[in-house]
Amino acid sequence: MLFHVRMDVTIPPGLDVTDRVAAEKARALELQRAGVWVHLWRIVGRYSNFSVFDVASNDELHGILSALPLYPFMRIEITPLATHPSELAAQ
Ligand SMILES: O=C(O)C[C@H]1C=CC(=O)O1
Repeated sequence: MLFHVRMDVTIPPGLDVTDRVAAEKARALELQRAGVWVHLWRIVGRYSNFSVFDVASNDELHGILSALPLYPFMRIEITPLATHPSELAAQ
């Protein structure tokens, strides 16, 4: 199942999150190498990203996102994706 995910990160002023950001990057790379986090794009001008996750269930996605090191500082919006009948790959 594919999910479009937007993550907006807000770090409280003065909080040192250097280690947390490094851990987040390591986990993001791990999930990308595993084929779970299939797209990761920076939203220009924001500490935000558009991502696509390929997971087996809503519960799996929730588990992955809620375990991210930066999760306590994220606002997350999720959109489930379905195949579009006009997509070239669907012909
Ligand atoms: O930078 C972000 O958008 C937040 C988060 C997502 C991947 C990562 O390394 O950090």
